[in-house]
Amino acid sequence: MSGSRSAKDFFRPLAVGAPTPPTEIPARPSRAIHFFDPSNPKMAAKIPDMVGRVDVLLGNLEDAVKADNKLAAREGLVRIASETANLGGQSGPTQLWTRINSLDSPWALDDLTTLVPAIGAKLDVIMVPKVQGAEDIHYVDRLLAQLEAKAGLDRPILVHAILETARGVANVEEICGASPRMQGLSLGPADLAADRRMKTTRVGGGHPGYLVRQDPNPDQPDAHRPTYQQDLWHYTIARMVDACAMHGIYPYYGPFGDIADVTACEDQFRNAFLLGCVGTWSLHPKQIAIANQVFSPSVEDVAHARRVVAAMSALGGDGTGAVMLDGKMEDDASLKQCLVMVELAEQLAAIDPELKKQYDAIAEEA
Ligand SMILES: CC(=O)SCCNC(=O)CCNC(=O)[C@H](O)C(C)(C)COP(=O)(O)OP(=O)(O)OC[C@H]1O[C@@H](n2cnc3c(N)ncnc32)[C@H](O)[C@@H]1OP(=O)(O)O
Ligand SMILES: CC(=O)C(=O)O
Ligand SMILES: [Mg+2]
Repeated sequence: MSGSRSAKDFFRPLAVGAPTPPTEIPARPSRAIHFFDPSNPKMAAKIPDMVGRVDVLLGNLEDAVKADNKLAAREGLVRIASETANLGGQSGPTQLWTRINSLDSPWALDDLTTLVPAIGAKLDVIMVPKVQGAEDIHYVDRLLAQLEAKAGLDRPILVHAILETARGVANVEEICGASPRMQGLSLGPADLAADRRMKTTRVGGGHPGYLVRQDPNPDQPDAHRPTYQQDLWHYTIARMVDACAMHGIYPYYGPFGDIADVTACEDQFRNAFLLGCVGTWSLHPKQIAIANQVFSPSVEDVAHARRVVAAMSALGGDGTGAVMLDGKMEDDASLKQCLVMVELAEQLAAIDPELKKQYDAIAEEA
């Protein structure tokens, strides 16, 4: 919770007439946050068909949109949100997010003052880039409350921060707790690498030079010594996951820029999924299927988790005790792990009929 607001004020609206901030952030499926440039006619034309096939569509206004196109992107997003059925709002199958320009840019203020009155009822989450500390979230929080009150909105728009500066990483816990609107965090590996003066030129993913080498064999000092590539982003993702879990919000991997390398993309996404992330970004239509597959628990994992839940229920149903299953000990703690898997599978099955079929088929076999 922010140090500057007392506990009794934390969940009060920040402007007279603004909707009450949420006390809990709903776990809405968001395996892929698919980025598109609303000023690009070819991309914009593909958006209506993507509704229902991707969990989140995000109209990007920041980096990757040319300065000359900033206004067209903002206006394009208003038009797409207004004209596209079943996109955004509480009940749609696909959430609508935007990434506004950074708060020190000439565009951020107009992004917010245009989007909230025009499409505030459809916008689920506003992603704020280059967040440095709680002060950035406080600024957006108050401004959103004023704009929501003026627009007569009855639902608060949530806020998502990109972690892409060293100061942002150092302040990650206070950023997550800066406002009840905070929905989650994404990793911004490109800007973060530049800000840290890391010596990489890639947008996310690993690097062949970041490795450990097997010790020499004293009997064969000249023998080949295998190397093992390490994950440059492990430390930052792990910090994000803990900070988000502590505040009841959601961590995401970010962009994987090597669009052609679908194998490494899948690996990087899977590392993030295993560590606790709920989703990732998709920059190109072909990354949507990778994200959907990786961030949905496998049918084998769900089947095993259900067996553990059933075995522990048979023990008395209060979650205590221990059982042996396939030679392995299961107890309260592994039951909780399995419940994470089963609950996620249920949430995803509710919005993804193909996945539901697969999870149901394995339940019938058991
Ligand atoms: C570090 C960061 O900040 S990351 C976040 C910011 N970056 C982004 O948002 C990038 C978004 N993605 C893109 O700009 C593009 O996908 C690029 C530039 C990477 C590649 O674009 P292209 O060279 O056009 O890719 P490609 O030729 O494979 O595209 C195939 C089709 O999919 C369309 N397409 C490509 N990306 C997208 C997208 N993100 N959403 C919708 N449609 C898309 C193309 O317009 C093209 O359409 P067409 O068949 O009608 O011609
Ligand atoms: C995600 C992003 O904005 C970055 O990597 O810089
Ligand atoms: Mg960035």
